[in-house]
Amino acid sequence: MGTNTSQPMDAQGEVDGRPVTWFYQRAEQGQVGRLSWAEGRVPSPNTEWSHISTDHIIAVFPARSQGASQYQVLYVSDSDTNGDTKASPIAFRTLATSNPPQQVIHDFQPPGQACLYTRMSQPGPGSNFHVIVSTASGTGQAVDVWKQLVRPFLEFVSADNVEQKFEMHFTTSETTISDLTRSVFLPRANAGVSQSIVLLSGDGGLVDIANTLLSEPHTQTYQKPNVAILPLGTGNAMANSSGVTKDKTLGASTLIRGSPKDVPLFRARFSPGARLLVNEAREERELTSHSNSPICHGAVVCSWGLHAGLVADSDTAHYRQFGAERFQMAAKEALYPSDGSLPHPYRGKLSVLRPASNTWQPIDRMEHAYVLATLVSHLEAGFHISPASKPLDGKLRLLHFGPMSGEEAMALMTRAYQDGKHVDDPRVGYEEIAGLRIEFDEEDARWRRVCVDGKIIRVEQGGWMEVKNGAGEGLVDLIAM
Ligand SMILES: Nc1ncnc2c1ncn2[C@@H]1O[C@H](COP(=O)(O)OP(=O)(O)OP(=O)(O)O)[C@@H](O)[C@H]1O
Repeated sequence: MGTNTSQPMDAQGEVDGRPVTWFYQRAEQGQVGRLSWAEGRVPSPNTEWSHISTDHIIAVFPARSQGASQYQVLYVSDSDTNGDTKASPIAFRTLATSNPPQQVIHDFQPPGQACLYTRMSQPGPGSNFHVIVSTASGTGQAVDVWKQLVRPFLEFVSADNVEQKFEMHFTTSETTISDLTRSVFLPRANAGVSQSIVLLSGDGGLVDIANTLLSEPHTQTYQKPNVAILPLGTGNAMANSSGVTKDKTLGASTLIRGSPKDVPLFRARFSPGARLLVNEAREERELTSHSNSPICHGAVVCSWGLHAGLVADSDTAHYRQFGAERFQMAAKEALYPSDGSLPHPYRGKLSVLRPASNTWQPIDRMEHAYVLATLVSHLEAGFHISPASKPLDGKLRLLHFGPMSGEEAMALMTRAYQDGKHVDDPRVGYEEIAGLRIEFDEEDARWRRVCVDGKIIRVEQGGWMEVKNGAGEGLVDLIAM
């Protein structure tokens, strides 16, 4: 316990019925705090203290049907994965306490109206509570995280058998989440049923739900579902940008203590020949069509150039096993082509629609290296792509720069890991926009691939793409703190 033992003790209480002395150090100014306890009432300098770091605490709950001073501390412990990339890095734990420090209760007790507990007990026809385990997201940890963390946690909170309380869904293909949304979530939302979805996946799961909810008209009774995301993908941009990954509980603390917030979306519209690439780009699929244009919606990012290229090239089973490192591996290949040439200059006309303007204004450059519009601040942990973006602020921001050498581009984008310093570089354009239009001028199909939230869409020769912000209002909520 070090110097802390000399500070005043916070309280005396019990752990598992044994008398203990508590000490609570709050998290402050980016420093992790600790809940500590020592056996007995009178700790000495030699007393051994046990600790739970505040970033491992999910919540502090009044114990059911026991005295007013009884609380359960729900927390996670780190697991030894032995290098198994599919193993959960944490496991669910509880600590039965009596009279814990008031400040811990204040900091970690779920708020009355907004918490998971209230959402679970909402009345309504049929089951309205779903858990989706996306088995192929990220490095494939979702199944074990379900077993080690989410299942015991939900069992504890609901005091019920999970299968009876929740509708469980394990993905078996890349269309499982869209199919489920079409057959279950959308009809129920249209029938006015409020639905809570716990999603163990990357950004893709949320985007599949949002796009499918938008694929058919809504009734007047439409009730927007809410989604709590447990970040088990590769980039987890949505979770990293909305505060879900601030602690080490893999989204469990947000699930129980967060409240619903509208997910902002943009809409991308394409020239008629645009197709979605699937199955490691071996197959093409039609996108949803609206007024004869293929469209899709995104909550995270729409890009062309280096970013889209590296997402596309690294979306293979081989690369996926490397987790987020796959982006950097593919980036190296794009920036330093094996034939020794410079990175590809992407040819096309860019125009932007600025907020409160009705006129598209061209960007004065026909060749580009990086063109990226985003609604979020982080594309992956530490990669601070848009430092001006605030959680779920609904502002679309454009970042772009022209061709440069591999070394220069690498040095520039590495500064995104230094708290977003890349945007201070005079070669980088960075501004809030209402829309972005690209008219592609590339012969080779490889350079006409764009990325919308991790999905890759290839536009036909001479084709175009137009992105407009502000498509998500009233559609779906994300649980955030
Ligand atoms: N059992 C499965 N078989 C095939 N595809 C699957 C299966 N389960 C999920 N998928 C697909 O795998 C992809 C996973 O995307 P998701 O965004 O969740 O993770 P990610 O791409 O690793 O992370 P991120 O988008 O955060 O970088 C989705 O396209 C999803 O539809």
